[in-house]
Order: sequence, then C-alpha cells, then structure tokens
Amino acid sequence: MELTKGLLSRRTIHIFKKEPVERSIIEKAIHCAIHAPNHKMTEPWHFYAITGKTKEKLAKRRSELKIEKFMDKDSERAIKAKEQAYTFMAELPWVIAVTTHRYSVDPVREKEDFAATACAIQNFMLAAWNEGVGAKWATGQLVKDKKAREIINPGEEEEIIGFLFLGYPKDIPKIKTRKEQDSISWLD
Ligand SMILES: Cc1cc2nc3c(=O)[nH]c(=O)nc-3n(C[C@H](O)[C@H](O)[C@H](O)COP(=O)(O)O)c2cc1C
Repeated sequence: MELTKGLLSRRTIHIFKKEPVERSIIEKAIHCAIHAPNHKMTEPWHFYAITGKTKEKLAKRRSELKIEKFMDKDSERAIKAKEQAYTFMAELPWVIAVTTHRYSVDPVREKEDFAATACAIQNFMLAAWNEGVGAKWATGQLVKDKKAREIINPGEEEEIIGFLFLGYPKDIPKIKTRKEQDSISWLD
C-alpha cells in the first residue's frame, strides 16, 4: 500500500473478526514500530504481544473492571456488559500492551521518550493496516490497573501507555473529518 494512502485510510477499528492473525504480521509491525524516531536512540518502547491464556486473564480483568462501574452489579444490564467486555477481548486474535520507559530524573527526556513511543505505536498500526489488520489504541481503566499490570508484568520503570486491540476489521468506520484550517498557520 502506498504510504500516504495507507495513513489516510487507517481507521480505529471497534469491531473485529475472530479470524486469527499470523504471528509474522505482528513481528513485521513491531519491526516497523521500532524504526520510529527517538531522540538519543533511547528506544524507550516495549511491546507485549498477548494471546492465549494471558489474553484470557486480561479479558477476565477487563470484565471485572467493567462491572465495577455499575451501581447494581446484579442487574441484567451489568451482567451483560461484563460478559461483553470479556468476550470482546477473549475473541480478539491479539492484544498488544505498549510500555514506555520512564526516566523521571529528566522530565525532558521522559517527554521525548513518550513521544517516541507514540510514534512507534503509529508505525505499528500503519504496518498492520498495510496487511489488512486493524487496531484500536485503547487507554482507559486497564492502562492504570494494578492487576492488569501484574498479568503483563512489565519492568518497574515501564509505564503502560496503551493497549492495541488487533484483528481483521469486521467494519471499517467512516473517516472523521479533521479541522484542516485550524491545524495550520503559514508563517512567511
Ligand atoms: C492516546 C490515544 C488513546 C486512545 N484511546 C482510545 C480509547 O480508549 N477508546 C477508543 O475507542 N479510542 C481510543 N483512541 C482512538 C481515537 O478515538 C481515534 O484515533 C479517533 O477517534 C480518530 O479516529 P481514527 O483513528 O479512525 O482516525 C485513542 C487514540 C489515542 C491517540
């Protein structure tokens, strides 16, 4: 896929097919991800490619977090939402947790590293998209959750900055138009 065509057609995918995604596609996407720009070659990112039993554990935790939001946890609505939260993740071919290295003694470097990891995530999503694989970059409760962190077990200085839900898209949302005029000032 031509580069600009790929990046303009990429969409955040919310509904995925159950169809498996080959590990080689994940490897290729990570290879592209780690070629993102990063100041002083700190390579601050780490990708946890999650499938199988670990994904199941994470899906279970996701469903527990979902039900915590309900006042009446025994209501039909709450139970259904809990089940859906589990099933959605359990049926995904892959979940990728992305961490960035925290370097809190130097706030400038910490910001730069965060920016570099965000670039790496975009590279990852575009490389996957090139293979027809869609992704959703999700933040939310799971990112900060202690129990989810225990399941993934990243290093002490790693911060989880997102989960990428991954699979072949069942539906590709329409483009959300951007405010082009407001995004640029030409200085001559
Ligand atoms: C840092 C970051 C966090 C995001 N978190 C979520 C999320 O938790 N849930 C979600 O549905 N989308 C999330 N998104 C995706 C955005 O909602 C999406 O990129 C935006 O609506 C534009 O749509 P597009 O990606 O299809 O162009 C996130 C995107 C970024 C960059």
